[in-house]
Amino acid sequence: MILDLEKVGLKKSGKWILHDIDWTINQGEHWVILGLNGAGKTALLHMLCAYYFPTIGKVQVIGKQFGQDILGEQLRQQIGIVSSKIKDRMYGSDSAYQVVLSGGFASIGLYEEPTDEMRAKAQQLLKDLKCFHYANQTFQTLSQGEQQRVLIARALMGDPKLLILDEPTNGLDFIAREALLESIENIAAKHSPTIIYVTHHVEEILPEFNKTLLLKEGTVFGKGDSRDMITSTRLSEFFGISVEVSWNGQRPSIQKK
Ligand SMILES: Nc1ncnc2c1ncn2[C@@H]1O[C@H](COP(=O)(O)OP(=O)(O)OP(=O)(O)O)[C@@H](O)[C@H]1O
Repeated sequence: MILDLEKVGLKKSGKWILHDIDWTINQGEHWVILGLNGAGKTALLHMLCAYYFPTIGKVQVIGKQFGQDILGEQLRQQIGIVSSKIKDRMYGSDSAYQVVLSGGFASIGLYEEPTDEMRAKAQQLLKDLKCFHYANQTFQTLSQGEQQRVLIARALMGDPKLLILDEPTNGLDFIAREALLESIENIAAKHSPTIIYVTHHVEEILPEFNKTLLLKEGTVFGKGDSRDMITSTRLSEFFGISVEVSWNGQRPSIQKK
């Protein structure tokens, strides 16, 4: 089991921002978390990475139970995360290659001498993510789409058991978004971490994301097979407006009725 949350609640500043969350992720599943602004997605991710502790309930991530086993840094080394916060923490003057290598040490910046094996791995990941041709360019000069690719390669350097992609297509144009989604599909096929993909956009649910968690107002509105979650009836109720969902081919699309 990769993740197990039992009756989890989180209170901040006197307010319950997550409540009554039951959620299990098994090996081999890839999940989407779908939720509107303020649904609690970021709070939930912070909890999975042990930045927040649950106020009530039990959280188990990659075999570690919060409060019992060793936590924090050790857990985070097994989780690859790509988010806007991580992006902002990178050193802009580091090259794409250095940024990827730093993932091997789970550090921001490169302070140790990488081994030959790490260099070979970083180069392969740069190729897998189609960023090899700008490997020597500084991070700050890369486009948003290029930066996201580099950050995904960085996250994979530590062979994470869990890869969290928090709204990775934010700020990307349609072409860059589709290209990035194609790379994410390849990761799901070639590398083997469990992926949690957080988004506001139904259209980004790739066929590999076979499971969906619908998060609303800090609690689970629905969870299960994506095909069962992403339907006109369920999402109309979820969003509180009438919507029409169609599954053309392998991916859904949505429009207001
Ligand atoms: N430390 C905190 N103290 C008080 N309230 C908080 C704290 N962190 C988050 N919240 C509140 O909890 C709710 C959920 O916030 P969160 O950032 O998790 O939402 P989100 O689903 O990630 O939204 P978005 O899609 O806009 O990023 C919001 O109403 C937010 O104001």
